[in-house]
Amino acid sequence: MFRNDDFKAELLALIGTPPPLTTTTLREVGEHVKKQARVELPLPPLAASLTWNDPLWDEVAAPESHLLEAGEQGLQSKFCRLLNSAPSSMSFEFHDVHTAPSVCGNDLKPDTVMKLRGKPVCPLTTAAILDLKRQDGAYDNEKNVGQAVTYGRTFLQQLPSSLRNTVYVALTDLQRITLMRVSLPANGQLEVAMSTQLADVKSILLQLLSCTPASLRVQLPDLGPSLKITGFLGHGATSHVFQGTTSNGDEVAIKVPLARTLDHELEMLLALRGLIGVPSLAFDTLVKGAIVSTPVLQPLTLAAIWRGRLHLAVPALVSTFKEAHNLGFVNRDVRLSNLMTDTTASVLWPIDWGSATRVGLQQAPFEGTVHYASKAILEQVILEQLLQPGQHPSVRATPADDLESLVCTAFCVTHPDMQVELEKLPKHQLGDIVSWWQHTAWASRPAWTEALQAARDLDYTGVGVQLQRLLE
Ligand SMILES: Nc1ncnc2c1ncn2[C@@H]1O[C@H](COP(=O)(O)OP(=O)(O)OP(=O)(O)O)[C@@H](O)[C@H]1O
Repeated sequence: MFRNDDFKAELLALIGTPPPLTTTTLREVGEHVKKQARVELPLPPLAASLTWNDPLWDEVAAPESHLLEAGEQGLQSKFCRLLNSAPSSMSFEFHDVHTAPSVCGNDLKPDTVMKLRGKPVCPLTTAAILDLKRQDGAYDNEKNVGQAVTYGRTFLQQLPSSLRNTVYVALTDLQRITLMRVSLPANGQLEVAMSTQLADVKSILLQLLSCTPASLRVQLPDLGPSLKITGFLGHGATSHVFQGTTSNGDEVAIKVPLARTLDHELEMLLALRGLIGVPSLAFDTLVKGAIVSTPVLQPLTLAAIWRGRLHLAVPALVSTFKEAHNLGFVNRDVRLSNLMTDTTASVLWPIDWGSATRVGLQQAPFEGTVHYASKAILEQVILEQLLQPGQHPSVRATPADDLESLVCTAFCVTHPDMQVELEKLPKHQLGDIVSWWQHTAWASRPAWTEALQAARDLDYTGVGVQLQRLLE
């Protein structure tokens, strides 16, 4: 339990502060990238019919021009004017983002993006990032290259690599342009391919505009006319979750499946409809295969718990599980990434009911995440694997297993370093996971073992009271 308020304030400040990006860091990144050989980046050939006739191009691209970046006579405002005469027949358009939310997180703000025509500016609709630099001959120096690569990396970190792992970033003073293809594959190893300085900026921009959304993997799922996607919320093993609006203007979360249908999860949400903390369906059917629900939620972090005094919401959360159990369902996948909070931060929401099953079902295939599974479930899986090697293990899940996973989840949210340690344990080493909980997490923590025991005894009130105190 954290009693010292100064300590808490200090930690909150730390949690909220990202590591500073300095000019030195950017220069180092740029130096590293500029040491690599320059490459030719494939762009579609320039169609003769595609034109961007504007006398302003001759003015800004003239070798004798020495424009600064900002100001009324600067590059940025001239480029904004040029965008008015850009071709409008392509799938993409350039968009000045000085007044739009950034596509590179909260701290970085590039000048211009190339995004899907007519769609809102967000990472999902963005195919390329363009930064304009003053005409002093150094537009692609080490610092500027480092900055551009950092834009690309921060941009990609917001999207799962299954959705997008590449973005074009360009630096230009409108006399020359340097293109970079920044990739962040699933292994997390950043790759940057950089072109030489290319003359004829207008043609290169037209070539970029001629790319197809499919070739740049900028595609939003087709959800029909009743839904508009406005952002990306997160992803699980089997879905991408988008933020969107309905035709009534309601903000919704849209869960689009990747490899399985969401019929079962929809059925569960219909069965649990009306329980506090269970997402409400905006439509009672799947919309082009997707579940559309409200509200749009926030990740559950220690900072969110402390700021929102969310320990007070724990008894209601335990009641949500109790009522679901009384209706005959066990969740089977209680873990940190499946618990969220709302913007008013007064309710805790178990979001994912896709693994839920009927209480008392004798044997059901094991679902959920081994790291947060109860000891009883893990022991059943270990035994099944011994008896029937190579088969998908079947287990009998009970309401007490949900409560134990909830205690494990609460432990991890209050001990982020230990959560990292736990999730590093290989998924197939079930014995190691059982032993980690027993010897590392629960040992010498009597208040936590009390909560654990209450969970195993299916003592809902005891779990609620104990976890409320432990999260305070
Ligand atoms: N209502 C919501 N509001 C905001 N973000 C959400 C919402 N629902 C889901 N998310 C985000 O999407 C992520 C994946 O959601 P969810 O757990 O439902 O997907 P999943 O594919 O079933 O996951 P897994 O199969 O790995 O259990 C969540 O961790 C969260 O970041």
